[in-house]
Amino acid sequence: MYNISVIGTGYVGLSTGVCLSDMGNNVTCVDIDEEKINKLNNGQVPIYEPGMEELIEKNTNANRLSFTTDLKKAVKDTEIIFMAVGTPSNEDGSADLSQVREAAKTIAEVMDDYKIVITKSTVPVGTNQMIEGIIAENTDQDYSVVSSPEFLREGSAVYDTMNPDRIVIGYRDEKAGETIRDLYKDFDTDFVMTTIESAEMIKYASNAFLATKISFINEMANICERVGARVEEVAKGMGLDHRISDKFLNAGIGYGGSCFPKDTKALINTATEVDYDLKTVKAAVHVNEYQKLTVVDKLQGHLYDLKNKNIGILGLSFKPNTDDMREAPSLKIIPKLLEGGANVKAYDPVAMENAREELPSDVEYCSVSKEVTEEADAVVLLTEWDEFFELNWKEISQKVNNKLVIDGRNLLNEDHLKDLGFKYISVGRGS
Ligand SMILES: NC(=O)C1=CN([C@@H]2O[C@H](COP(=O)(O)OP(=O)(O)OC[C@H]3O[C@@H](n4cnc5c(N)ncnc54)[C@H](O)[C@@H]3O)[C@@H](O)[C@H]2O)C=CC1
Ligand SMILES: O=C(O)[C@H]1O[C@H](OP(=O)(O)OP(=O)(O)OC[C@H]2O[C@@H](n3ccc(=O)[nH]c3=O)[C@H](O)[C@@H]2O)[C@H](O)[C@@H](O)[C@@H]1O
Repeated sequence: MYNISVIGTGYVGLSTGVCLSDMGNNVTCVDIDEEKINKLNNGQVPIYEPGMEELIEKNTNANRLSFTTDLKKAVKDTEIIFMAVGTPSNEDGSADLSQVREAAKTIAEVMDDYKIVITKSTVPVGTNQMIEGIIAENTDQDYSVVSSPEFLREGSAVYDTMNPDRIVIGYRDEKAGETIRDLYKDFDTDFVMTTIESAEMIKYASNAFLATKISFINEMANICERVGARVEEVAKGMGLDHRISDKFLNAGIGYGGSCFPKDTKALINTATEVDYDLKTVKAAVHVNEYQKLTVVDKLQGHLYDLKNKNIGILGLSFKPNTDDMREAPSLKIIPKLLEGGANVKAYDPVAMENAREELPSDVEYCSVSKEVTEEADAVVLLTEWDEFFELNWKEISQKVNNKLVIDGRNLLNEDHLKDLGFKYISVGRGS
């Protein structure tokens, strides 16, 4: 059992803190955002993550988990300090490390003893060395810096934290590396004990590879549409080869979220800094931007003119089971529809509140999903929430103006919709 503090209570910090407390450690989670901490202290979870609320309740009741804005109090008496602050993109695509620098300085200023500072934030190679420097400048205490990047996915953050495919531990100080290895001793998974620089690089290489895999299958889908093949069958046939694997081969309208877009750009930036032209990842980013707008092209192809057309949008978040709108394809697609003169009605089970802050004010939000389909000239599915599969499409078919469905995620039952007389357009299914 360890005494731990976690700096930053976003998706990663909160999941890390909550899961480490559930493993029996004493954990204090810290954030500079008072509203977040107040919510957490009142048992509310500031993000939508299945299973999180129950674990917070269980572990706060067991007095193993607490939340505070007082970093000094949190760091005192803890031997391990996790850093899980944000690393968003700068204008030029490089990683904005201001939160990391600030957190490292504050940690150093309040250190009262030897500490292990472990970086969970996704940071470019060289950042942990920079953290070591910042801490050295601001304290006389001994410390070790460890890099342990995070691989959880939003929407399954608790499950992924508890069941990681691997735990990467980058260290210089052997004892600190072993302590973090011991912290995770109950995990039945592979451990990668490596250098700090390799650990930093593993995270970017993994995200860039996954993003490239998605862009690759999306391009195969675009070809399939033109040559009369079906992308899911192609993906299945490819995926049976263990070297390829069937994971992350779902064609659609491109990747979004807080990480693939920013981490691919940050890796391209790192490469540029060392005079290397990272062609594969650049191509993946380029294809992804194109892929989002294929929905608009398909709509225009079938409606000819978007002006005064009623478009019903199902799903706004960048993927299901999250309210996260960061880099969601809907943020690119909906403004294009509005620019074309369309009337847009939208529904998402959990992301509408966040969407309102990001989308133009002329989007009309509906309280139930079937409402977006009423008098629609086209229904467009952007996020594959289960509840859209379960919609009563027979009833919907009687209320739409025009039986056209564009399924950007290949979620719906093609045969059923076609039997009901819909023109059903999906991704990568040529005829
Ligand atoms: N969201 C995800 O699924 C994953 C994110 N990551 C990486 O983890 C890092 C964190 O990501 P998220 O949790 O999504 O970020 P987030 O933006 O949701 O949360 C970061 C939190 O840190 C807090 N913070 C900033 N400076 C602080 C300071 N000086 N002291 C205390 N709190 C401070 C902010 O108020 C915010 O609540 C990023 O580097 C990201 O790339 C890695 C794997 C998965
Ligand atoms: O660094 C991060 O933040 C995280 O980024 C992703 O996690 P996340 O962004 O939460 O979500 P994913 O499930 O990976 O989906 C990302 C995007 O790719 C899209 N996607 C995913 C898979 C697929 O086959 N096709 C596809 O279009 C999704 O719709 C979504 O927009 C990675 O999967 C995590 O391992 C990583 O820790």
